[in-house]
Amino acid sequence: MECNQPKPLIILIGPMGAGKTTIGKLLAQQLGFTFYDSDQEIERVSGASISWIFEKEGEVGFRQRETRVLDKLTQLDHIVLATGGGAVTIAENHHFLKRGIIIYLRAEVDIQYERTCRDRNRPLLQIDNPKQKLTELFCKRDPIYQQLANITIVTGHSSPKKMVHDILLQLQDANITV
Ligand SMILES: Nc1ncnc2c1ncn2[C@@H]1O[C@H](COP(=O)(O)OP(=O)(O)OP(=O)(O)O)[C@@H](O)[C@H]1O
Ligand SMILES: O=C(O)C1=C[C@@H](O)[C@@H](O)[C@H](O)C1
Ligand SMILES: [Mg+2]
Repeated sequence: MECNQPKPLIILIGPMGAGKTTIGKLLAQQLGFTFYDSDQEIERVSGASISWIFEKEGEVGFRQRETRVLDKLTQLDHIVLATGGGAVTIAENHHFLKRGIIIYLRAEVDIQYERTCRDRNRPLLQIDNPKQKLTELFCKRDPIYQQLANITIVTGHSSPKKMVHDILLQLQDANITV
């Protein structure tokens, strides 16, 4: 018998500052799932910060570490997994992400900028014009996020709590049971 029911694994994708970590924690709490963040897991298993990895190994080294972590974490269930903003740029990762229900947290560049401009822990934004970089990344990645997502939630000025509520409603509307 074929089973179309996806396993209880929720995967959040979207750009830096979309709120994947913030919303992911709340959503996991609400569902009684365990929360994971691929960026935090990379730091934990490497024993090094993302900035350090980028500095020593470049983005290529970071992406290799990210792929290994995504393969491992997407084999779990009853978890909410917040992924790094660039996880979708590696084709091999798509196969891993599709093990779960993919939710795209979509945010306009101005909102991304507002939420990231004070942090120093996003190496790709440690440049003279981070807003231009966010725009470039959005143009390249938005079509990929959209293509992979089972549902898309726009994150504007709604509170994290309201966003979690909207996610649960949209899952229900799409007949996706978790
Ligand atoms: N809905 C929201 N309303 C207000 N502030 C928010 C919202 N979502 C996130 N934030 C704030 O924006 C900042 C960035 O959010 P967060 O770290 O969750 O984004 P992210 O998608 O995980 O980014 P990254 O890909 O860089 O890890 C945090 O300071 C967080 O408190
Ligand atoms: O958008 C990106 O490519 C990144 C986003 C962050 O979550 C980290 O994964 C890292 O800083 C790279
Ligand atoms: Mg995050």
